[in-house]
Amino acid sequence: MVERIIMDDAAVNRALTRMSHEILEKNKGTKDIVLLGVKTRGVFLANRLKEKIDSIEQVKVPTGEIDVTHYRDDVQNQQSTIKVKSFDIDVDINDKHVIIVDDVLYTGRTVRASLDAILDHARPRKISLATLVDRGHRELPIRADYVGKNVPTASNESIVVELEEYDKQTAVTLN
Ligand SMILES: O=P(O)(O)OC[C@H]1O[C@H](OP(=O)(O)OP(=O)(O)O)[C@H](O)[C@@H]1O
Ligand SMILES: O=c1cc[nH]c(=O)[nH]1
Repeated sequence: MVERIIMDDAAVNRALTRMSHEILEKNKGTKDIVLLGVKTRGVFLANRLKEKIDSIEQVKVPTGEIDVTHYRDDVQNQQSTIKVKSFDIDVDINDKHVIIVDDVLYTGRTVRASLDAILDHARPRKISLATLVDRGHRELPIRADYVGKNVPTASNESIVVELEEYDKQTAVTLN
C-alpha cells in the first residue's frame, strides 16, 4: 500500500498550537484543567500542548499519564479489548476538568478504557478529549472535543503518528 504523508512536522506543530488556543478559548483560560496523555505518544502530545498553553498563559497546567494495553482478541472481527496498565497522576483530579490526549482516535476503545481508569480513581467535573488525528470508524459513542486533523480512512488503512521525542522525526502518514 502506498504511504501518504498527511501532516509534516510544521503541520503537526500548527495543529497543536491551534488546539492549545481552542482549549484556552473554550475554557476561558486554564482553570482546573489537567492534561492526561495516553501512552505512548499521547503523553508527548500532552506535554507539547502543556508547553504551548503554559507559554501563552504563563501558568503551569498539570499533566499525567494513562497506560493502556491493546489486546486484539478477535482479529477476524477486529474486536479489541483495551486494558488499563497504569494510571500515573500526582494531581487531584476530583472536580477538575480532565482533558484526555491521544494521537489517534479510531474505534474509541482506548478512550473508553481511559474513561474507566479515570472514573475508578476520581470524579472529575468534566472530561474532554483531544486527539491529533480522528480517522473515523467509531465503535462507541465517543467524539473528540479538540481535533488536529480529521482524516477520512478506509478500515484497511492505518494512520501512523511519529513524534520527534520518541521516533526521531515528526510526521503523520496514512498507510
Ligand atoms: O480508538 P482506538 O481503536 O482505541 O485506537 C486508537 C489507539 O490506537 C493507538 O494505540 P495502539 O494500541 O496502536 O498503540 P501505540 O500507541 O503504542 O501505537 C493510538 O495510539 C490510540 O491510543
Ligand atoms: O490507524 C490507526 C488505528 C489505531 N491506532 C493507530 O495508531 N492508527
